[in-house]
Amino acid sequence: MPAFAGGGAAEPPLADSYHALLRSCGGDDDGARAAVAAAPPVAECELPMIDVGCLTGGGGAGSEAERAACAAAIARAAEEWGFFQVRNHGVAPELLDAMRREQARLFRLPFEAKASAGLLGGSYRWGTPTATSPRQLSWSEAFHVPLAAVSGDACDFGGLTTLRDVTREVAGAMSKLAGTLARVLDEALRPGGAAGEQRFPEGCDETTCFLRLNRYPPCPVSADGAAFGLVPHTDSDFLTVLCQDHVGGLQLMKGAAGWVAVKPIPGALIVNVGDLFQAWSNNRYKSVEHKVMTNATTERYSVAFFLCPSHDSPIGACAEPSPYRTFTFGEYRRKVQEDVKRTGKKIGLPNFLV
Ligand SMILES: O=C(O)CCC(=O)C(=O)O
Ligand SMILES: [Fe+2]
Repeated sequence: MPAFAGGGAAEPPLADSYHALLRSCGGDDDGARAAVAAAPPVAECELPMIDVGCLTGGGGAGSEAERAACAAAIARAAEEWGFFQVRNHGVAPELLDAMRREQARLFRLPFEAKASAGLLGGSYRWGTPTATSPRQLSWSEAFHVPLAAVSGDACDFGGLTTLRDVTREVAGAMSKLAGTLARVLDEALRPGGAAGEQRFPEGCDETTCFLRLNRYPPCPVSADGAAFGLVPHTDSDFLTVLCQDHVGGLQLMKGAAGWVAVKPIPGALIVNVGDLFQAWSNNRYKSVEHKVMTNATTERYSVAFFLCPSHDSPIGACAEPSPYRTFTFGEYRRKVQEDVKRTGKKIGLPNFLV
């Protein structure tokens, strides 16, 4: 029995808190709402689908030639799309189903319980406290959980013991997958793609990464296009592994084609390159902007695993000269938070150009 069973309403007060903001179309942000609404209907795309069984052992150990072809497909997708999907990824479908169920139970806890300091390391977030215009507002709630917190015995799971076990297992399995893919992507950057001494992902381990449990409530103003589920952004990590449910809503920026919607494929996981890998690869791999659109009727869930190094890890480059100066992950995150607070928008890598 969860410690917070019974009691108040579960929904975060998005509608009440952002009522005025959603109706504001004037002021210094004229047309902001129209800017979200005016987005034309987008085409649905199928991301490159890569069977990674030969790397994860999910399809039996592949031959050397199979592994090389798989690695080449991964590197190509990271260059051309910044996004791809994987199957035979080694994260059991039953585990992902269990995660979805546990996530639904977690988000059904009363709002006060979710927002309490202790739950999941105090990692609950909702809406966008810094938003000054509709286009800066994310109509969603999330637990952005540092893995260091979930692995410790002191972590409060609100009495949801299955959630604890499932979260740890998902984090472990996604971490293994992310590590495998990151090493493959790094090897492809070496002259001739030669395997060698492991140098990546340096400084990333089970305690430095994050798991983000996302929920997108139905949005009553969705038909007006007045709010995003998650505002356009790039991820501030090396690599993200994402499991989305069947509802859909994720869109990514596909060069000149503009925004394209990612079709949910049952059982597949989505992988995307983050800012740190774009820096490490000297811009060869692309950290691509993505966003989540709201819908008026159906809640949506997703889980994202962020492959991150420790705060004091220097993010260098695979080869010199690099377009970026060396910075630490801590410095990068601080700058992102500062920019969002000051301007409502993340600037990201351009801050670190030499
Ligand atoms: O929910 C999704 O599909 C995307 C989530 C995402 O981009 C994030 O958490 O950074
Ligand atoms: Fe993201």
